[in-house]
Amino acid sequence: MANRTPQELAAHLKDGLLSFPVTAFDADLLFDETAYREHLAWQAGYPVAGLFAAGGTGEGFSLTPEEIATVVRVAVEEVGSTVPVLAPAAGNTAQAVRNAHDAGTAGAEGLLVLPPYLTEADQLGLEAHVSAVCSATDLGVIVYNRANAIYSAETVARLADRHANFIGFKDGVGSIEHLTKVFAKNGDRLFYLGGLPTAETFALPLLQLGMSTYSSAMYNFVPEFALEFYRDVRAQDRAAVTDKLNRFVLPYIEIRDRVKGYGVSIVKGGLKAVGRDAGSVRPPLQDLTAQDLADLKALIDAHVLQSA
Ligand SMILES: O=C([O-])C(=O)C[C@H](O)[C@@H](O)C(=O)[O-]
Repeated sequence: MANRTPQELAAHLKDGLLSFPVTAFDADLLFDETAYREHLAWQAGYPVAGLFAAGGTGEGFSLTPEEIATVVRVAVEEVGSTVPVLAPAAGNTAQAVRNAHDAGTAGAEGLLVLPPYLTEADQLGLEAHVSAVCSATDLGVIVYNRANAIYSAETVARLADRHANFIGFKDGVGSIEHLTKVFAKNGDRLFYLGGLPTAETFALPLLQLGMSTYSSAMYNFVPEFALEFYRDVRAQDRAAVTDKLNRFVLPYIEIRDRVKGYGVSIVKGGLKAVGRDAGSVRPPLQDLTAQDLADLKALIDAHVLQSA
């Protein structure tokens, strides 16, 4: 636990698939620690490079700061000795700093700074926000470029100059021009990870832009398939990647796009479909309808489990 320096953590994370586990809830939508521990133990049984607790797929945005602290602590206890656990730094600056302190206390190895809520934000404000988190911790810090938190190449460079523990840039926007600028300016000073919804969809082209890894939400329920996909991407095996896109990923995103917020709900649906129920999603998300779940199960049964 927390035995890697930020630089060692970056070197470790950049060459393996990254897991973003769901947070298990019981029938009252309360944190289900037993189910969560079981899920994490299963996830950590495969060779993933890092496990990001209470991230986007982990519904970090629907957890209280106390719940985030608990979820991260449980993740470190359960799997921290085999895989580095990273925690979210979410919400307003004070809350993100508090998350950072809690993560350090729990023994997490790194932080993912999620976009602040609601308000628009520009470069100086975003820089101050991330600086506050970096200054509050010795852990390695990754920013998530998405929604209202769009970091220019120059902002990223200033943060990298000022904070040795700023180690990574995660992208959830997919602007080729922006990514090219960020990579051209910052190069190997950082590592880069893809974080667009269903990141597999973009993994091969983004590799060329310097994104050597990505957050796999589908790893939650089809880990072998997700790892095989990652190996194909890193081998730049276009035929194998295209086959898997056609067989599973593209039909999967057709179901995902039926309802807003399904990007997370479909992952909990996938767990139900493979017999590893982690409960429902919290509002403002909604669960898959019975029909959508049946379609997902049929897709998994036909194209993933049989070929695994
Ligand atoms: O915080 C998160 O869960 C994400 O980064 C989003 C997903 O993991 C996304 O990359 C995906 O859906 O594969």
